[in-house]
Amino acid sequence: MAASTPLLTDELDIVIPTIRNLDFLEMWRPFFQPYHLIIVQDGDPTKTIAVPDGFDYELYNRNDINRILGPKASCISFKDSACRCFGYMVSKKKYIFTIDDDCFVAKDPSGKDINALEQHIKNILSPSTPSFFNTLYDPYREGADFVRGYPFSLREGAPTAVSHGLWLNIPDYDAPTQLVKPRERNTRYVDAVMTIPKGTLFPMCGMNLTFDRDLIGPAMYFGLMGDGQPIGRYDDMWAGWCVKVICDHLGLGVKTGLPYIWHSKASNPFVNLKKEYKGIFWQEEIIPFFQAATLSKDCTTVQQCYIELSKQVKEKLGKVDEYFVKLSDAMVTWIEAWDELNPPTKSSAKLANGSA
Ligand SMILES: O=c1ccn([C@@H]2O[C@H](COP(=O)(O)OP(=O)(O)O[C@H]3O[C@@H](CO)[C@H](O)[C@H]3O)[C@@H](O)[C@H]2O)c(=O)[nH]1
Ligand SMILES: [Mn+2]
Repeated sequence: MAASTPLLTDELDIVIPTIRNLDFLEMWRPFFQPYHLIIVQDGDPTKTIAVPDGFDYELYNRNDINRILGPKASCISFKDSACRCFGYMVSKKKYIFTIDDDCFVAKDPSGKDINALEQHIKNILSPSTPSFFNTLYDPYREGADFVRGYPFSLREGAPTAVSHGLWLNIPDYDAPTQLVKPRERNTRYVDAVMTIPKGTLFPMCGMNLTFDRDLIGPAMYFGLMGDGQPIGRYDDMWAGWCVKVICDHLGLGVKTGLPYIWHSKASNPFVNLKKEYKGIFWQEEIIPFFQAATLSKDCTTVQQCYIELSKQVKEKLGKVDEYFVKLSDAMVTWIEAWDELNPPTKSSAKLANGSA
C-alpha cells in the first residue's frame, strides 16, 4: 500500500506570474484550492486580474513591489515572467511551487489527470542522488531501488532542494528552435525522475518548478530581464545555473522529470528571438563561467554563496558585457531585500554561524 503524500497545505505557496485573468485555475481547482496562492501581476498595475472564487490568495502588482521594496525594487524585473521571484521573497512558507498561467493539467498514459503538485511534493520530500548516478533513476520511488554496485555509503542521498517538472504539448524551446520546428509538440511521456549529477548544469525552466525556500530560496533570483534590459527569457536559466552551482557546493540535490503539465500556448518566436538573441551568444561564455565557478568553504549559507558568486559574475562576466556588472549589483540587492523580508530566525542564525 503506497504511503499517501502529505499535502503540505500550510507549508507550500503557489506563485503565479501573470498578465491575464487566471481562468486557468478552474482546471487546477481540485489540486490547488487547498493552497495559498501568491499572484505576481506584471505590466500595468491599474489593470484588474480576475481570480476565480474560492481561492485563497495575495496579489502583488508593480505598485506593491515598489511600496514594499522601495529602491530595492530595482532588482525585480518588469514586463517579464522573471517578476515571479518577488513571490518567492514575500512567501513565508518552506516550499514554493511556481507555474505559468498557460499551463494546464496533463494526462498520464492511462488517461488519468496528473496532480503535478503531488508529484513535486514526493520529489522534494525524498532525497536526491547527486554524487553517484542510479541507472534505475529515482531509487526512492515506489517500485524502484538502488541498483547493484551503488555504494551503500551514498544511499542516504542528499536533501532535495529543487524539483523541475516538464511539459507535454508545447515544449520549452528557444526561439531559433521554435522557428525551425513551429509544429513540434512533445507527446512523449517519460515515467522517470532523476537527480542531475553534481558538477552538471541544466537549463531550468520556470514553468513547472518546485523548490525548498529554506534550502535554496535566496539563490532563486530570476535576474534583470524585460523592460529596460538587453535580454529576456533567460530569467529561469540564470537562476538555474546559480542554484545548481550552490546546490553542488552545499551538497543539495536537484531533480528533473515528472511531473508533466500541459503547456498550451507557444509564445511568439519572433518576439522571443528579440528577447533571447544576446543570451544565445552570451551563454557560450556564461556556461563555462558557471562550470568553472568554485565557492570557498567559508560560504556555508546560500546568501554567502550567492554574494560570492555575484562578485565572480562582476569580475569575470563584466568583461563580456556591462549588463553583467548591473546584474551582479542586482544580485546583491536581491539578497539584501530577501534578508530584509526574511530576517534570520534564532535557530537559522545559529545554524549559519555554526553554533547550533
Ligand atoms: O511580460 C510578461 C509576460 C508573461 N508573463 C507571465 O509569465 C508566464 C509565462 O508567459 P508565456 O507563457 O507567455 O511565455 P513562455 O515563453 O511560455 O514562458 C516560458 O519561457 C520562459 C520565459 O522566461 C519561462 O521559463 C516560461 O515562463 C505566464 O504566466 C505569463 O502570464 C509575465 O508575467 N510578464
Ligand atoms: Mn507559456
